Amino acid sequence: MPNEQLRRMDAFTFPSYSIDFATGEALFDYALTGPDGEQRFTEAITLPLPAEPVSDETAATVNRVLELLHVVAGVSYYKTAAPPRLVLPAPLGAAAVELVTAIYTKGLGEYAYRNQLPHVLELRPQVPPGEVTPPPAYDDSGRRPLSAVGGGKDSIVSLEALRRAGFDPVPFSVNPNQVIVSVNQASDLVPLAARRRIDPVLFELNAAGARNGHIPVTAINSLIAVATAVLHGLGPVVMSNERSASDPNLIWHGHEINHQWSKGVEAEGLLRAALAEHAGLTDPYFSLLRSLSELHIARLFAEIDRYDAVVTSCNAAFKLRDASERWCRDCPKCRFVFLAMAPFMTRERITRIFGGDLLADSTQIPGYRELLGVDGHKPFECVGEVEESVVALSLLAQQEQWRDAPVVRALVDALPDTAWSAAASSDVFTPAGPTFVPPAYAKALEALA
Ligand SMILES: CC(=O)N[C@H]1[C@@H](OP(=O)(O)OP(=O)(O)OC[C@H]2O[C@@H](n3ccc(=O)[nH]c3=O)[C@H](O)[C@@H]2O)O[C@H](CO)[C@@H](O)[C@@H]1O[C@H](C)C(=O)N[C@@H](C)C(=O)N[C@@H](CCC(=O)O)C(=O)O
Ligand SMILES: Nc1ncnc2c1ncn2[C@@H]1O[C@H](COP(=O)(O)OP(=O)(O)OP(=O)(O)O)[C@@H](O)[C@H]1O
Repeated sequence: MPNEQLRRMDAFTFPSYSIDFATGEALFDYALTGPDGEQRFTEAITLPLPAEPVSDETAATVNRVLELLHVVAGVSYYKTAAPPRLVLPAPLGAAAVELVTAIYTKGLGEYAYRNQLPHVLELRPQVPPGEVTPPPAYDDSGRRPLSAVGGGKDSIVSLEALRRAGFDPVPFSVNPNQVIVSVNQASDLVPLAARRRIDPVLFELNAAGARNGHIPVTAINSLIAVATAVLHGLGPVVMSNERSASDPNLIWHGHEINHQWSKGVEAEGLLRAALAEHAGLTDPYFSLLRSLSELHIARLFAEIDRYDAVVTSCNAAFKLRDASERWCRDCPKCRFVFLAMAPFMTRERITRIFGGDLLADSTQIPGYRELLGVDGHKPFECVGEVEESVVALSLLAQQEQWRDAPVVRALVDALPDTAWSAAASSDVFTPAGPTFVPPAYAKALEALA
């Protein structure tokens, strides 16, 4: 469908959803409608099946989770056109509507900003009238947690914290690539995996110049994880979303724009409330690392060495097409993670992990100036706060192995005195902020520290 027609689309709808419990395949249908006709999409998500037949009670709860997923996963297709109307398929309770509204506004904040579409930030779904049948009760207390694995340092820290505290976690990933497969192998734990197939029509529309941009992918992965946990009779889904994920990149039209919005604590609370209301799940999902800074997590990661040959946090390794094998060594995330790990590792070890020494390479200086707040705003990437970068730099400047590295020297010279005094009084290693970690799990982090 040509772009001009896409841009005249008036509404985004959710025609149908189904799941086949014999195969685990769920099909989610979407439609853009407008004066020139309709553009349909179908996304397929295949959940791993348990060995035992699925009981009616379990099927009912999985269905409720997938009803939320159907609506949330529509963002990938909505964004090709950004029509003014979002028409939900069925009545939803207040918490679920609040989640959906936030997913399509705050979750698409970076997309709205980059495409200059302020109306997206004000979008309000049309909810069909009617009562929602109360969900079946579901008790998952005392069961093994499902630990989401993204292949990077954060989920490795959670996996090891859970394991060392005796929780016997089950690693879980959506579309595990070779990085995630290698991390799971290094863990020696038996993982579960779900498959997600985006409608190929989306890629055709992208290639033809349709609107595109970032989507709140963590919310989608989280709901797939919750559906998998219920299907397998497991306990809570444990995420590894850090404190700084809640920090916006910038303010636009009076709205916070946050690349990592669906990793933030607001999204976590909304998702939990919607799952409680719509699926009857009381403690389905939380982030174990919520109170920690990225720098703190990097310090914890440095204590674990069994994943050095496989850990990869660079997003370029997770592209659907033309993915890099491991770290690309030339993006904000590679720069930030190198800076965050360097103070806690030998230069030889971190160079081995990354396949190169970023702080020896002067071409990295402009990118590091952004991370340190000297130029521009915090990059639209999963990177820590400016303060964390400054604290990391101040630690490096005190270490013999790093202080003469060309990038460290240039950055030390570039930072104003005010930044150093802020770093000196920083509390980046003090856990802080709201979390949803249940009391029984709070001890897991202590086990690692
Ligand atoms: C790997 C990556 O960073 N991809 C982002 C990139 O996509 P790109 O076009 O370069 O390549 P692909 O990932 O292969 O995607 C091709 C197109 O497919 C569409 N798409 C993909 C996944 C999806 O769930 N929905 C989709 O619609 C999209 O049109 C792609 O162009 O740029 C895109 C546009 O800005 C981003 O949307 C891609 O981001 C992925 C959704 C992704 O998985 N990114 C994570 C690595 C990521 O950014 N994680 C965040 C968490 C933020 C959150 O709020 O959840 C983070 O690490 O900070
Ligand atoms: N493919 C995936 N399947 C399931 N969960 C995922 C997947 N990718 C990321 N996640 C989860 O989403 C959250 C955010 O991902 P993110 O990429 O920030 O984490 P990470 O890979 O563990 O660490 P890092 O920040 O070092 O990359 C984490 O809890 C991670 O486990």
